[in-house]
Amino acid sequence: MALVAGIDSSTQSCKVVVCDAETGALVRSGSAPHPEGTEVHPDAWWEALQAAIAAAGGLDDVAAVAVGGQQHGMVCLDEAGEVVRPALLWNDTRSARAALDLIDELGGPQAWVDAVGLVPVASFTVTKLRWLRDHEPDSARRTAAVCLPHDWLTWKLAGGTSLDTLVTDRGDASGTGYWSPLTEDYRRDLLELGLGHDVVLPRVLGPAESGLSLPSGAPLGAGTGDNAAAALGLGAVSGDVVVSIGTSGVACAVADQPVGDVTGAVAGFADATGRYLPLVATLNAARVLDAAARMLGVTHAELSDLALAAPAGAGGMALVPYLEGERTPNKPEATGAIHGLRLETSTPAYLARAAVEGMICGLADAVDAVRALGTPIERIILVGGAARSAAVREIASAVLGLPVTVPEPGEYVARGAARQAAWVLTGAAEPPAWPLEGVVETRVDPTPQVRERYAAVREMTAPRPEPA
Ligand SMILES: Nc1ncnc2c1ncn2[C@@H]1O[C@H](COP(=O)(O)OP(=O)(O)O)[C@@H](O)[C@H]1O
Ligand SMILES: O=C(CO)[C@@H](O)[C@H](O)COP(=O)(O)O
Repeated sequence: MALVAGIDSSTQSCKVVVCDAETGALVRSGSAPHPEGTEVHPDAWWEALQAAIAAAGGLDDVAAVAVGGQQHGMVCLDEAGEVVRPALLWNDTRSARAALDLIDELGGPQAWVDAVGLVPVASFTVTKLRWLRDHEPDSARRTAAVCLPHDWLTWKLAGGTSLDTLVTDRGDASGTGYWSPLTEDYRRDLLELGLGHDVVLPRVLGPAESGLSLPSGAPLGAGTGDNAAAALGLGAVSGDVVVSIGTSGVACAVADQPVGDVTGAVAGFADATGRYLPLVATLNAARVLDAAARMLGVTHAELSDLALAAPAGAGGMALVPYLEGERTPNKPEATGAIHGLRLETSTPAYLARAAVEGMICGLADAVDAVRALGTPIERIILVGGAARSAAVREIASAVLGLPVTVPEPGEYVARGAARQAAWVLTGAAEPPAWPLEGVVETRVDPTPQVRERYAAVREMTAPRPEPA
């Protein structure tokens, strides 16, 4: 039995799965945490990867490996291949001003959609490069190559020698803001608009191509961004919308044609199979529930029980979840809010219900934005850490008004990377068929009143206070 390994270097942790290359059956796995913060030195990802590989029993017996990772993070390397400064992550909002400048300079949102299929917001790499140019010109000048978290880890696994050997894939490249899913090529003019000068960029490999290998000789796949990897790991097809509730909240769908959304809500990314992945991402997802559990002094399991003990609509209490500012809608300076507090509903159960409903309402807006582009939605596939919560599964079905399909709890980004590695081994036109196990459907009565209440209050939030 040939084994393949898939890696998910995500915001909060690094996960490694080792699977049977033919069937996708999970053989063993391991994980290790990442540090907190929206600015992280890539060495911390490398250390966590080593620990996760060890916890997964090593990679000596695997025939191929691929790396999935959090998208958009800015990794700058100097001529010698050393990291210039800690990476700015996808959820770092300091480049919000830079995003507005870039939109203006190219001629507005439509010009960006026509060029690269997205409208810049603080998450995208090109805006972080502009921030670097404006705020740390020495670091910008020293930058000789720019890559993404998964590109850097792939390169390090291969020994990390010459900058010319950096590789990436079209899925993650499409989240930079300087690679076009329309022409399948870099827009170096946009890279230069951001950073101020041209640099080495990773070579973009095809979905089943390998450009590098482990010292053992096992080929490394191109890897991809975590959302493209999740879609591959789930075997998502047309009609499926994948909703991921991890650090980010994501709604995305596999599409045969590239999409463009001039409102900027939907990013027209590429996927990991040669197709496209229209995607909406929010900054406030599983951590809203972490915060609610912390405020109530309960575990996630207790938070779920509490939320399910209160009635739908939480007695009119509505939580706006913009705890970290927000990316979609684009409100980097917003804060969260709780509306409709009353004496009789001021209980842990009502607050827990409002937290889950508010977080899901933010994602329901994301699903609506994907739907508004004409994407068919036949089922919702729910994944990410918070899909482990029964309250999340039930309330997602109620608020979205759709049945929610949840595969057995697992690491679907890492599984997608492993499936890509298996695809590298076969070299076939399509990836190997890996059946999904333990799929459970949750279907509860729709609660449209919850979204109506949320829509009435979601604009009412206070700005972030000035730093003291
Ligand atoms: N049972 C649960 N209920 C709600 N949230 C959970 C549960 N288990 C894990 N989480 C949350 O899921 C998040 C991690 O999810 P994950 O998809 O691994 O995130 P990421 O990929 O962004 O690192 C954490 O914020 C964690 O607290
Ligand atoms: O920015 C995006 C997508 O555009 C995020 O989805 C990141 O890719 C991080 O994902 P998680 O670590 O939350 O899975």
